[in-house]
Amino acid sequence: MSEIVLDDVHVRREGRHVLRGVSVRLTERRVAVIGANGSGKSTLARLLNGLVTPTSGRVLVDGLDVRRHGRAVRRRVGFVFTDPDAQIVMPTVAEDVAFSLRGSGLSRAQVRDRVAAELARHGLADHADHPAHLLSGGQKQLLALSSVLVTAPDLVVADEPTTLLDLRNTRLIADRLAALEQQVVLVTHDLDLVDGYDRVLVVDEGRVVVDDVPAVAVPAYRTLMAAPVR
Ligand SMILES: Nc1ncnc2c1ncn2[C@@H]1O[C@H](COP(=O)(O)OP(=O)(O)OP(=O)(O)O)[C@@H](O)[C@H]1O
Repeated sequence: MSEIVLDDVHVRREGRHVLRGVSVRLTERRVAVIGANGSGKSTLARLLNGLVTPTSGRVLVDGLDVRRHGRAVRRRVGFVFTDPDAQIVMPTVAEDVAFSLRGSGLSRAQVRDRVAAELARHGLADHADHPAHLLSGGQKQLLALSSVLVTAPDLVVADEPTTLLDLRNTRLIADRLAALEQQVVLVTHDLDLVDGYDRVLVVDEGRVVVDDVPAVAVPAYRTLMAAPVR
């Protein structure tokens, strides 16, 4: 597993304090991040591969400072977005997965084999030459996941990857994430998804206010959400 360290991380965006002194060390295989809309979850997730840089404090992945070693960190950290359309860049399914391997130094044949294996793993082999935009929402998210996994990252960060999906596809993506060998950091509003996770961070107003196993963190989050809005 990777070691992810956030050391007194503050993020300000346009004068707003989005994260306010987050310090955590994450080494568990399955980590979930839950919390209200606008609490700072996506910002926290995006710090892990340098999509967002801290205003102050440090983010380290396996000892590498994300600010200084962005490229090396991005090779280790795959990121799955909420909307797969934002992530799918090439016309066909196979081309999209192959695009992730550009600059990898692999031969054409090696790329073809890796892409085929990845698509087969996710039940997309029959769609290899289909236009990516014709896939269903669930298939698109599987494609986005394939394009991330083909690079063999050590860590997969997924920011609400099921929000746009129906119940069946939500289950499908949740099961795929659960089955990954890799370490996963999952941001979600779907509390069913965090069952079986090793650790759940509850983010509220830019701070980690609960950090515990699901059986403790999820009820604490429900209680927090039931409290009157300040
Ligand atoms: N680039 C930005 N510029 C200005 N404000 C931003 C920016 N990015 C995020 N914010 C603000 O920071 C706060 C936290 O945003 P973030 O997307 O991290 O929340 P979230 O917990 O993921 O929310 P949601 O559950 O709605 O996706 C929000 O109030 C948001 O408006």
